[in-house]
Amino acid sequence: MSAPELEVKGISRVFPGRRGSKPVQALSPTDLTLEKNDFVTILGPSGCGKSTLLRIVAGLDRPTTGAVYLDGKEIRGPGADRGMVFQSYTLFPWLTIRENVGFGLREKGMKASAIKETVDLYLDRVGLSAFADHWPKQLSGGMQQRTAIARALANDPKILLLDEPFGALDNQTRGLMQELLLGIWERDKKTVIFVTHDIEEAVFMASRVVTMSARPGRISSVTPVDFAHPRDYRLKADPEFAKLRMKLTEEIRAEVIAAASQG
Ligand SMILES: Nc1ncnc2c1ncn2[C@@H]1O[C@H](COP(=O)(O)OP(=O)(O)OP(=O)(O)O)[C@@H](O)[C@H]1O
Repeated sequence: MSAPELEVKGISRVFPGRRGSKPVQALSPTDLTLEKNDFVTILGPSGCGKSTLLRIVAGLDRPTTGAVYLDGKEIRGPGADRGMVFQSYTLFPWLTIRENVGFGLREKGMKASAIKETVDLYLDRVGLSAFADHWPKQLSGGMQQRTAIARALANDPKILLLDEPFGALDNQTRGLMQELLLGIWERDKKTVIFVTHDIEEAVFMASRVVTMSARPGRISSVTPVDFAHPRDYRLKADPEFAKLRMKLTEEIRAEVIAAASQG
């Protein structure tokens, strides 16, 4: 077995209480290991610490205990080796689509000709070559998220971290976006952590689905998803797919009920 690419070791997070209120334990000590090219989706009830976990891996937050290692090196802050895509559209409104995708490359000091080549490649991957010179506000939500994915991939991160990236999209667009991202992963490979509330999406995309318990969250199960690649929307009608979806629905349902009873 190859060495793990990402190791989450015993990380927990307690947020201090504000104005006399009690501190919030957002995450119980949590371990997670990802091999190179793993595609892990994370499911769990609202408030169980999924975003907190992802933000710590991204280096946007620090754990109260434990540490995260990328290729054996402790993560202490954000870095170009991790690309992040959020649910809300985070493009720079004053930059064109091309400039948004090339932003990180310019920051790195890459030559203009190399930036153009890389940006053209990723705009093509996400089907937005014809919109390179548009402004973000001229694009639909789905197109803006495709730009955000291209921007994250253009930096060639070791790990792609996605926090409910398709959560604000309508169902049809969401399904197409799932296939688009999975197609890119099948072709280029990448290590991915993808947080979602959508059980079908979690099963469709993943090599492994991780579920988290109600707050304070911890990992409650890891389910391998062995359906062959390339996958397309027809997989969602497969009886084995339905079985896995039902198993996870029952698990998450129990956690949501537990979370609701905590108030
Ligand atoms: N900066 C913060 N200060 C105080 N509490 C916080 C902070 N960030 C998150 N929390 C709390 O920590 C818990 C976990 O939050 P987190 O956003 O990680 O959950 P989540 O599983 O991603 O939720 P959702 O699915 O609703 O997005 C929540 O109770 C939240 O209110």
